[in-house]
Amino acid sequence: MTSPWSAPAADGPVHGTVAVPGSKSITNRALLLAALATDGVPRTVAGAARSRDTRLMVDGLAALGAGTTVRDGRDGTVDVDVVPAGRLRAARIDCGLAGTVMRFLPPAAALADGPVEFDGDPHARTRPMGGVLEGLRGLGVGLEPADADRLPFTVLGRGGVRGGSVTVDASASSQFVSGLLLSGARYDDGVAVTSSTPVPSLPHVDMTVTMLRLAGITVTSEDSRWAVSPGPVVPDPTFVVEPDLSGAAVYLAAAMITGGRVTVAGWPERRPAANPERHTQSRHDLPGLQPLAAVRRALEAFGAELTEGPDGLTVRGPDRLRGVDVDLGEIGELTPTVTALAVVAARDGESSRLRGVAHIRGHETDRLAALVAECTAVGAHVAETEDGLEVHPASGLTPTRPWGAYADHRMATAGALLGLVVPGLAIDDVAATAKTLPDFADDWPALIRGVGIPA
Ligand SMILES: O=C(O)C1=C[C@@H](OP(=O)(O)O)[C@@H](O)[C@H](O)C1
Ligand SMILES: C=C(OP(=O)(O)O)C(=O)O
Repeated sequence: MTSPWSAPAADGPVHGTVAVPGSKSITNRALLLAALATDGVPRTVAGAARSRDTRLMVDGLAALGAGTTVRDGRDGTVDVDVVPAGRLRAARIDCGLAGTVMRFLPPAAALADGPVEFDGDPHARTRPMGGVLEGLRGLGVGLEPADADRLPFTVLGRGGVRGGSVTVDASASSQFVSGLLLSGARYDDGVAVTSSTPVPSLPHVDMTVTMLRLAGITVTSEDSRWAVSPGPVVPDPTFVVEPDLSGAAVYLAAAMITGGRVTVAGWPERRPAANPERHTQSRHDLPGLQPLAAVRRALEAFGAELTEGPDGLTVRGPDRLRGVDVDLGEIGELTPTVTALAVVAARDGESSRLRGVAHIRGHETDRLAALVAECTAVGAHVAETEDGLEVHPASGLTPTRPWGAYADHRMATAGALLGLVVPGLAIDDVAATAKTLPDFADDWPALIRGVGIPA
């Protein structure tokens, strides 16, 4: 491991404009759908993050037989050309720590003409996989070991999947549902997935459904049941990825903590569909694929003011953050960022309660435990509840050791946020941000020191 990275402290309100890379969630869905296209025609996924999760998906799809070329795109992003795989082949796939790779590729691998071995980072081996594997077993797909519920495992591809209806427990991750749906149109009978328990992060399932429909696939959804009809997979020739809202939220939070003003350029990014004749609506008329309304509610609860305009998405921080009581169940991945905001509010005597995120114990690390440990180490009062965190008033924050990132990009960025008001805070592994924000270690100090990032 490299030496700890000194997080810059803010000596006044942070003002600036930032460009964030494309959403990894949209990127990895678009890449998979391009690789599964049934017409053999190459596609381009444009504006993708030049990040580890993108690279892992590209490499996984290449191993399964897709043609992939990664080219430099706009604003530090990459454009990926994908030649559909046609018949998928036996492969070994490194999932790294990417939930989208470990949950989205096994259902595709079931179509392969041979065994597909999956493994990942040491911590990936502890991430829940049960719902996807239970679903595949229910669809008649063989696994090794037969009762696998974690990485590593092998999907015994037999060149096709009959498909049908399955009921899974998706309480640990919405990605179980998304993963089964994304490849479902290539199964003989399609797939219908029912979750026996409430599904977290539902906007990500909505993102899956919308992107499947944009690829010409028929999907129905009702309560906790989603059904994908068998049929051609025909995504647009070029899919432009929206800027990553969860990454953007970190930069917006810098303005909130310091009473400044930050704009995320290029938001929202809506492009007309390249083949509008297939769509009843062009993408231009569609709302964004990411849950802006939920993110907005969470940030506004602290007293921030958000506006969308031609320049992008702008936040203006209040003079002083309010405490919040918020359900983050739809946007669990924002919990580290929201916790950092709550800890800053707590310096002014404000308490906060973050609810609905029991499932983030299965994210890149157990985020509830990690946030309690790291916030406590700087002198904050943060306690774990059954489904979230409570943050109680505490002032005089000071670092006692480097902030632990736990190989988790969002733990690293939460540490950087607290570093704005905790001088001397260092992060033990800022390189963890490469998962989604590869330029964070350069872009963050540039924003905080007022240099700004070219939009
Ligand atoms: O499908 C996706 O792209 C994601 C779904 C969510 O997962 P969970 O449902 O496991 O929270 C989210 O937190 C993750 O960052 C990305
Ligand atoms: C939970 C996250 O990622 P993953 O896609 O690996 O689940 C995240 O990015 O916060």
